Amino acid sequence: MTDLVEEFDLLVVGGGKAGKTLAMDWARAGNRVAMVERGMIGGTCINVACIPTKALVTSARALRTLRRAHQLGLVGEAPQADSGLLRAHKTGVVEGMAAGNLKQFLDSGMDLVLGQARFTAERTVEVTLNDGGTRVLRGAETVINTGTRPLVPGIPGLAGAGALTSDTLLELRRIPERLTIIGGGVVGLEFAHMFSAFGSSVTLVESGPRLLPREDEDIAQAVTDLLTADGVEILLGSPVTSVERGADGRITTTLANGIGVSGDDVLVAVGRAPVTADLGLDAAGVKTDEAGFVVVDEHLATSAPHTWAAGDVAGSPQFTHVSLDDYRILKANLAGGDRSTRDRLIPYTIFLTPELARVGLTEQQARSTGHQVRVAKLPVAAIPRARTMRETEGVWKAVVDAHTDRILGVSLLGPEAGEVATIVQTAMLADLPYTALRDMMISHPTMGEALNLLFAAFQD
Ligand SMILES: Cc1cc2nc3c(=O)[nH]c(=O)nc-3n(C[C@H](O)[C@H](O)[C@H](O)COP(=O)(O)OP(=O)(O)OC[C@H]3O[C@@H](n4cnc5c(N)ncnc54)[C@H](O)[C@@H]3O)c2cc1C
Ligand SMILES: NC(=O)c1ccc[n+]([C@@H]2O[C@H](COP(=O)([O-])OP(=O)(O)OC[C@H]3O[C@@H](n4cnc5c(N)ncnc54)[C@H](O)[C@@H]3O)[C@@H](O)[C@H]2O)c1
Repeated sequence: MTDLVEEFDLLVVGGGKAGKTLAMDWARAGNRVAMVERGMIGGTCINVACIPTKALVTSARALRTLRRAHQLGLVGEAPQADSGLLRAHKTGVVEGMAAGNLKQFLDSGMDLVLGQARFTAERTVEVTLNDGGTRVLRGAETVINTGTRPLVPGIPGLAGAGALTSDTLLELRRIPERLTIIGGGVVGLEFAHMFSAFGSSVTLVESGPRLLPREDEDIAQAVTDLLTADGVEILLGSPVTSVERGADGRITTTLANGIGVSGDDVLVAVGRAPVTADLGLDAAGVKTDEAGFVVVDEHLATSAPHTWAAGDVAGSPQFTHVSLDDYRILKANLAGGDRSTRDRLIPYTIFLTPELARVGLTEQQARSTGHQVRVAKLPVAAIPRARTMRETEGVWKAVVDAHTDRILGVSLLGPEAGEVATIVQTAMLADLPYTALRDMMISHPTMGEALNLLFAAFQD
């Protein structure tokens, strides 16, 4: 027997950041809303990405601080990382947030449908319910927000060797003695620094000629130096050609240049693939690109009428705050507005210790897009607050338009960099000249205060 089609004002397929926020909004406003989620209440970020990793970064940072306790006038036995306790800490944070999300979903009045969705026609999905059975749902408006998953490339031997992904490493029951990480992107760097603090001997293999190609060379070098000083071995410029687990259980990762790296575990962190393969998008009239990401226009509309996509799956930059901004765009456009994804000022923070935060253009990007620039640089060691914390590693860099005095971008490597970058982002959005931050009275001694120093430290 064919299931009855249930009609909704809004159907959200995949409960990621954009989709769940929109679903709650529309449901609270009295609309009929269905959100289909196959398992992760709250989405990727809360369950297997931002939140668990940042919970563990907190532990890694605490360990690093405690290891230099003597500098801070403290003595006593040094704590060690314990895999069981780390997992309990991480799981506690995740479960607390997922439970909070579930309550909000139910309180909003949405129909939360737990199961795997597959499109069978335009704006129509069949859901294989986790509890058994099926439902067929149709939305007058439909949003696809199914996210991404770790990409596992076809490197010979990789799958057979039991390589870990960011999802599975978070569930590991022991701290690897020797951890090989394939990929020197954001995931690779965050895990490398975290596990080196936990006591793993980490080797990071990156096929590109340097880490962080999106950053200026001097900033990428500062990050490389930071990791190297903390014992992470970094091998650049040669792709992995094969991975093999030996009889002794050790895994050898072989590079094109012949170097072999031996480890107990291998983390593959070479990017993320869209979750679209089993979604039946053809039946929905929704086009995807070669890699499988949903093709959207600047309004986040797909090729099918009244069908939208948001977050990672729509090819948006892969950050939770971008998915949240996609929600804002969808909310406006579904109400008849005309909001676009063009020219968004997108910040991000890479949670190393200390962290690297960026907003706006790098020096290289500013110059290559025709700006005449002035560049200011400040060593973190010159910042009073950093000295009181004895956390003096890092460098701050600002790029300003020489004609307009407007801030084009900052790259901040240092403690609390993510928070300080938000101040700069606010000034950029308000179109303030850099002198506003240079001359503003700021509490002493805070990290933010050093914006006075940074914007007085031009090199020309
Ligand atoms: C290790 C790691 C750390 C990260 N750290 C950060 C960070 O610190 N800050 C940051 O901004 N970003 C971070 N990110 C990126 C961030 O996690 C993603 O950009 C963000 O989660 C994308 O959200 P989304 O809205 O696209 O959807 P997602 O959160 O990916 O949600 C998609 C949902 O759809 C569900 N789904 C998929 N297919 C179906 C289906 N057929 N039927 C039903 N449900 C389905 C999934 O179960 C999932 O819950 C990190 C990523 C990783 C991998
Ligand atoms: N703090 C944060 O906001 C945060 C944290 C983690 C992840 N993320 C998001 O998740 C996304 C995915 O992260 P990611 O690190 O998986 O991908 P990525 O695209 O950032 O980096 C992948 C890296 O792997 C390298 N690589 C590819 N194939 C390789 C091979 N065969 N051998 C060796 N190196 C290879 C690439 O050159 C690249 O440097 C990020 O782009 C980011 O948007 C954000």
